Amino acid sequence: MSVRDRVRVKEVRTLSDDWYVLKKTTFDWQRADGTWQTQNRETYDRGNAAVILLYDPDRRTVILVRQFRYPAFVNGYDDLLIEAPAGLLDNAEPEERIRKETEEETGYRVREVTRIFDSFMSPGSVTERLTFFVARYSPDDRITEGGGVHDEGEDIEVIEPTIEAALAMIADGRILDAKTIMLIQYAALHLLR
Ligand SMILES: Nc1nc2c(ncn2[C@@H]2O[C@H](COP(=O)(O)OP(=O)(O)O[C@H]3O[C@H](CO)[C@@H](O)[C@H](O)[C@@H]3O)[C@@H](O)[C@H]2O)c(=O)[nH]1
Ligand SMILES: [Mg+2]
Repeated sequence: MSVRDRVRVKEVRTLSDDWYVLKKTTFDWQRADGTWQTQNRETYDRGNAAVILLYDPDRRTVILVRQFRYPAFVNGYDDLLIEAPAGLLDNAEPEERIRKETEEETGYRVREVTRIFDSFMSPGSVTERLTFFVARYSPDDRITEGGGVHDEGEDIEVIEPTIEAALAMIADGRILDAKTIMLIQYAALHLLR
């Protein structure tokens, strides 16, 4: 049986439709014991996204970005957030988007990429499905300074820690973005052992 047979959507209300879309949905869910139960759930839809870890096997380094994230700040985080370069798909294909986004944010031209997995990052309320990539890079691949798109408010700094330094930054709390932690751990397990 597909899950579709256990959900009956009764009402969808748009609560906010400004930059992204927040909806409130009332549906009936058929529980494991066969009974139906009415539930309400809010969903925040900002589309899907892609993220990448560039790694240099010769120097054992990775490329990360630092930027101001208001949602983290308003939740008490008083520093720039360290992340792997990422961007929303805007209905494009994940590989096409991550190439463009990485060049914009970091200045590195992306070579051949490997898609490693997808993940829902906050499935209780956010619809976003994130596609993860890794790719090798070398210092010669840097073609601009990067920094993001000024007119969109992006003000992005590029850092290049070794894998050991990046793992230490997770351990001591300097890196606390989920997608970034997943990618650094993947690199430590599979790419830069
Ligand atoms: N005006 C305005 N601009 C916004 C708003 N929200 C986001 N933006 C702008 O929209 C752009 C989105 O940038 P992307 O690089 O495409 O996306 P991202 O925010 O980096 O997304 C990545 O990080 C998120 C947070 O970790 C992830 O959720 C997402 O999956 C992805 O990895 C940025 O220029 C950002 O400033 C808003 O409410 N108003
Ligand atoms: Mg981004």
